[in-house]
Amino acid sequence: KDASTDATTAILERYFAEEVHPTNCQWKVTKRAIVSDDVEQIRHTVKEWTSKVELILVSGGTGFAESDVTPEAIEPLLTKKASGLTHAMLSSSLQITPFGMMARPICGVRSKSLIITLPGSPRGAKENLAAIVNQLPHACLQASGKQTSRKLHSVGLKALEKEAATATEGPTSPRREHSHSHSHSHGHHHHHSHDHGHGGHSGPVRVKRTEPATTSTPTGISNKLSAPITARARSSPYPMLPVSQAQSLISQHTTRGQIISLPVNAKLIGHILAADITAPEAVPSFRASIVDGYAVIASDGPGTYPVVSISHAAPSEGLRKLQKGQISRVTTGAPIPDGATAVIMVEDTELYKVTEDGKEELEVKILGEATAGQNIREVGSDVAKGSVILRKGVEVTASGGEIGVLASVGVTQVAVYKKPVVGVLSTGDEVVDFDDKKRGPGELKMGEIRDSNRPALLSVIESWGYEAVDLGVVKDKAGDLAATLKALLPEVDVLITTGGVSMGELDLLKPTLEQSLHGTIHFGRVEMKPGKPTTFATVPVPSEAASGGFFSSSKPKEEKKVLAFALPGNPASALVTFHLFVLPSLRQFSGHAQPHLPRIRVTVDQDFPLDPRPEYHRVVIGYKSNDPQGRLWAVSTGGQRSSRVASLGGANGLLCLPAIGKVGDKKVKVPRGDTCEALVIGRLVQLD
Ligand SMILES: Nc1nc2c(c(=O)[nH]1)N[C@H]1C(S)=C(S)[C@@H](COP(=O)(O)OP(=O)(O)OC[C@H]3O[C@@H](n4cnc5c(N)ncnc54)[C@H](O)[C@@H]3O)O[C@H]1N2
Ligand code: MOO
Ligand SMILES: [Mg+2]
Repeated sequence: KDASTDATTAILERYFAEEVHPTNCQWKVTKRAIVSDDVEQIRHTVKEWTSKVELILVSGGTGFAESDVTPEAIEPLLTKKASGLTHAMLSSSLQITPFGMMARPICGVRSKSLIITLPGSPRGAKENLAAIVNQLPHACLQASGKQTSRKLHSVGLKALEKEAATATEGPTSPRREHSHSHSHSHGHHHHHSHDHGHGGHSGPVRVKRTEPATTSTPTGISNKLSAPITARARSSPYPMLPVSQAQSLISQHTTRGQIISLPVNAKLIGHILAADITAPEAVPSFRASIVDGYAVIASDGPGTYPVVSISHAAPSEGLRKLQKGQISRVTTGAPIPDGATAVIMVEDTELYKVTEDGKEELEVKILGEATAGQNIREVGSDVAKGSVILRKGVEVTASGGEIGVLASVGVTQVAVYKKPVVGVLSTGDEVVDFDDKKRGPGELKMGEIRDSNRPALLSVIESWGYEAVDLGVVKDKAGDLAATLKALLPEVDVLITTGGVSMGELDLLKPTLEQSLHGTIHFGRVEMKPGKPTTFATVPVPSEAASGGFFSSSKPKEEKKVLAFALPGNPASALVTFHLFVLPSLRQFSGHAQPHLPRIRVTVDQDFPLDPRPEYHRVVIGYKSNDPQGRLWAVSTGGQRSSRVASLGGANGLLCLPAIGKVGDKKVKVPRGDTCEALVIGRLVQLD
């Protein structure tokens, strides 16, 4: 009816008048009008303004009601339709509310003006405008025909000209724009060029990012650490990647550790050999007996023979050569005299004659035939000298086999890939040490929780054979977090933090990694349950070799890239994402050719309902003695809520449940008896 009840115009005006506008443009509002829901009135006003202003915004009348006629009024006036702008507004609305479906915006060019219709509600109008505002300078330049002349006289477009001339993307452009490409890095100093690729103009506008990345949208939304809560994004700007894509990004950024030489001992277990290893000597290095018995000349055959020598498994000076018709008593592993061609087990002989004192054998009866070579380990028959005993890429396992073979040929030192050093940091004002002396059982203050993530992660990391460094707990305070990380990062190759990665105002990990540490976030959300906000970044850090040291200033500064995994704070989420993302990276770093955990097919022992997100359901996998088919079965560990760390108690597998069936495929559960894939995270068990 009149300006006093019109909230939308005021909001839009204020929006354009904001001091630091994301488009870096000074917009000037020169005309305002309120007209009724009347096709003719709307057309009349728009026609009158055409060519006099660069941009015409029409709010209201875009719904389904009988009186909603704005699109019908505008459409015939347009010489060019701008369906791209319409699309951007609709898709942005739909991310906020399904009511977005009920808007019918229309945009386009008439003469030299760009015309945009917006919803009538102040909030809807502002959100829709926010979705396209960054493109408006460029769009208006083209529509007004001023783009190629580069001579802009209109006061309102002065800044646009500047923008087009410097062709610099402001620090505040929305990250969402880039979300189609995950490999785009938004790190500090990263120059990012981006073709707008609009048809019909002389050359693509080059857009470069020269400022540290911040996530912001035209409504003043900002992820800047200094920004107030009112400026936070209300939906995550990070695209939700499928697990496989997240894993492959991690793999791309994980480099193998350097080659180091290590002594052969228990600490070698879990390392991957960086070179073939050849045997410097033969095993056995002498002809040795396999049994306790008598060395014979096989061709002598059964009969009674004098025992002319004795050979024990002990260092010896060398035995007299065995002559035809003689035998020698030998023990298992003892050297065999020259001339002997077989060993007969003591069980296949009889004592025939003894010495006078009755303490020694003189003659022994050989009962059976012997074949040449019987019960003799020839020189080098286990390991030939110079042969390859272990190949590059082989893991020194906890079975002991590799350590044994290395030791057997006297190898004392081997070349392996360095394993990563992994730091674990908990974040959160509410987090206290689980064994805090001041907080006995039942003595937690309201809001406090015991840190379960750190001890759990430190233990699982060590159990997989990696060096884990306890980095403690840090408060949800931007400065504290940044300072702590800066101080600790040089000590580690891989950083794991838990907490502070989702949408809360104290979820500081993402902005801290980017803005304070100049890291590059490769992904910030994954389509999975649990673990949705899992974040992976690489952070440049002066390497230990380069930092410190008296002469270091004269050397060129070396840099290493720390792999930073910011895992969700929820305990089950943290542990599941550790197994899915961190562990494969640690294994790849260590030189494993197959860094991922084994995937096997299991039969489910109960119905497993499906979730909208692909789910990693914690299960116990094992055999049942009464199953004639010998299948592997999966049994749930119970409640799967992300906060329930007990869901990992006893779990040796993660059942990989697909997302709930979409249209067409209405699958809502994996029924008992069906098979499903599972990741093996522990040892298989007997279920009954
Ligand atoms: N508005 C939204 N809220 C949340 C979303 C979302 O998408 N939109 N995602 C939810 C999901 S999914 C998860 S997972 C969590 C992730 O939370 P954060 O990583 O930000 O972690 P915090 O908020 O710091 O803590 C979450 C939870 O975990 C407890 N916690 C934290 N650290 C520890 C620790 N060391 N030991 C044990 N427990 C810990 C903490 O007290 C909280 O209860 O966000 C959802 N929210
Ligand atoms: O993804 Mo969150 O990890 O479900 O709880
Ligand atoms: Mg949070």
